[in-house]
Amino acid sequence: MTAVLEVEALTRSFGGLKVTRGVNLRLEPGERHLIIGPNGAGKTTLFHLIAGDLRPDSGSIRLAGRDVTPSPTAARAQQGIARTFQILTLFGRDTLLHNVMLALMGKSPMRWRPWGGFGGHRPLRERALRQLEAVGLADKAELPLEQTSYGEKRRLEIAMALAQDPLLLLLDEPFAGLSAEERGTVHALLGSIARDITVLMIEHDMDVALALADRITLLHYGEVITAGTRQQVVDDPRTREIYLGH
Ligand SMILES: Nc1ncnc2c1ncn2[C@@H]1O[C@H](COP(=O)(O)OP(=O)(O)OP(=O)(O)O)[C@@H](O)[C@H]1O
Repeated sequence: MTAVLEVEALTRSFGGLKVTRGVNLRLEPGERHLIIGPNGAGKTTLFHLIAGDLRPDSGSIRLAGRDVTPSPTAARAQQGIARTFQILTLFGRDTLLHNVMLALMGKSPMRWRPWGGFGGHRPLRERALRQLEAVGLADKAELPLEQTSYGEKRRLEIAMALAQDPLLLLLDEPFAGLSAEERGTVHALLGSIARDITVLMIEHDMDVALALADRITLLHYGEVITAGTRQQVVDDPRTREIYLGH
């Protein structure tokens, strides 16, 4: 089977600091893969390299069999890589519905016509509503974003990434900053993502993230220390030593 993501011998330095050292990663279709590692391990840098925000010094990245190493971020997004939007870039005064419609437009052939407003975009509106429904926010569709809670914003970010109908969804710490209750909601939401979407997630909160992961990669100083099934990585003494601290 063709892997959805194949990262081979990826390296990246900042000045003299080697932040990504020969990283290999392979995600099968539908896999939920968790990246763990202490602060500064190079997790976010790896995401930037996969999404195209950073260029590797060497190595390659294949998406569904296609080499995307030279492709810029926008081209990779078109080919199926979605990241959760940084909420700060969203439109706070605009409604949740319009924010999702904008995310849908990012991938639709329809051009954004500011003078036309959203009026003529009924199919788009309906698709956006369905995305909001899928993350339990349909009843808040007409609320301005700034009137929603932190947990709701996180769910909106996920809805916007899913709206792009990705092959591969990159989630950078989806549980960060959430209350216990909100973590439960986001956990259920991530658990309900269709298996035709492959998920790569960075997460510090092992308690919530572990249950979602099929496979785990442990990074330390930019290197893959161990990788395998959830059980293999959790049982690996190196994981305890490096990550769990005992
Ligand atoms: N643009 C940059 N310029 C210089 N150094 C950088 C840059 N980006 C990251 N680094 C360094 O690379 C190392 C890895 O950073 P990265 O953010 O990828 O780690 P991380 O595993 O995501 O850490 P955290 O869990 O703290 O978010 C750190 O030492 C960081 O200071």
